[in-house]
Amino acid sequence: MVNVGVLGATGMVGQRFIQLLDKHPDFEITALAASSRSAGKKYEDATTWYLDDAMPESVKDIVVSETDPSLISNDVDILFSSLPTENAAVVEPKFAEKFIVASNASAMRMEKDVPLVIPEVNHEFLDIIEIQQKNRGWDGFIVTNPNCSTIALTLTLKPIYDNYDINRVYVSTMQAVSGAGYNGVPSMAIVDNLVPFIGGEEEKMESETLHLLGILDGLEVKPAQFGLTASCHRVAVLDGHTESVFIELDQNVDIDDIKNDIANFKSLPQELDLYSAPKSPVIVKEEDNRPQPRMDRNADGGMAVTVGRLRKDPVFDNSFKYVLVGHNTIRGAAGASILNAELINRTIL
Ligand SMILES: NC(=O)C1=CN([C@@H]2O[C@H](COP(=O)(O)OP(=O)(O)OC[C@H]3O[C@@H](n4cnc5c(N)ncnc54)[C@H](OP(=O)(O)O)[C@@H]3O)[C@@H](O)[C@H]2O)C=CC1
Ligand SMILES: N[C@@H](CC(=O)OP(=O)(O)O)C(=O)O
Repeated sequence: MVNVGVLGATGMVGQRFIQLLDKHPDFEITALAASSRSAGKKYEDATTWYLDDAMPESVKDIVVSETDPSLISNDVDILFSSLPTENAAVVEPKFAEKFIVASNASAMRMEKDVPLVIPEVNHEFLDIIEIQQKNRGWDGFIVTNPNCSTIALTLTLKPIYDNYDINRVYVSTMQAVSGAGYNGVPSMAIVDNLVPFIGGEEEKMESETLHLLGILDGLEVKPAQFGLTASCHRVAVLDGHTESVFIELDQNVDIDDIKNDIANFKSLPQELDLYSAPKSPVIVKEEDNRPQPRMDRNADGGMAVTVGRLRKDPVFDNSFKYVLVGHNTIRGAAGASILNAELINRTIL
């Protein structure tokens, strides 16, 4: 077993880490850290548990520490980070001096020597670790996963991008409240309402997606070259981000070919049969009323993205559109970091 810890363990994503790591065949939680508000308390006393499944017995008595590397035992190998971005920027590099940090925070994602990875899309970016350790003189390293909306979108774009020339992509999101954390959106702001702004989200979707679909030139990422514009909105859904996607290709499209490309998409995590890998990263639904967050967010344990309403655009040439749903705190956050760590554990450690 590999000993692992969670930084930001009491938060919304931290709780998902704990839920998904409970009974993991290769990883065992031995350390939990959060802010000074929680430090020194047993995890069950420090945490307002939000998930439907009960808090795992195995973590209840672990005493939460502050996010200081000297407080974490040297026999921990991997630290999953779900710290707020501003804390992650300061703390994650300190942990990476001696630990592997699988981070879900955005702080380090676009650093040149930090791999931003979705295992099904760009597992080869893990080669960047070598240059990170050399540049920074660290014994450990940091690997990051993308923003939650970006992960779901990019998993659906990858099989299209691999087979056709994309001219442009428009995406409009309807994002769950859990994406903003437990105290993120007041109920008075969201019940009976929609908020048409999520700070930084559009920029992250626009830059991270092209980066992920880019190529490694030496050890430098050259982003994909097509136009992508996003409009992001918060809706009164607890978990599960929905996205409406419009794509124009450089050529005429046979919508059935595209459907087959998406539905048959598989990659390294499926070949290696990694524990958290979904059988198919993207599930295609035929029903007119799918996907829906309540019905589709938990597809394959929340690790598969569901696409529906895939249809040719009747107005614009060479164009088609679809709707997707992905679980924002599983595939879009904790599950994504865990899959990265499983790939590292299998291929690097
Ligand atoms: N929610 C989502 O869908 C997604 C979230 N993310 C990212 O994951 C990270 C966590 O998000 P989320 O779980 O929603 O946030 P929460 O606010 O629910 O949790 C934040 C966690 O960080 C801890 N923390 C807060 N301040 C400090 C500090 N100064 N020092 C140390 N620890 C601190 C909190 O501890 P305490 O309880 O003690 O205050 C808590 O454990 C963020 O970077 C977010 O952007 C990424 C993708 C999706
Ligand atoms: N901003 C996302 C969640 C998030 O925290 O994203 P990021 O990991 O890029 O900071 C949402 O509100 O749904």
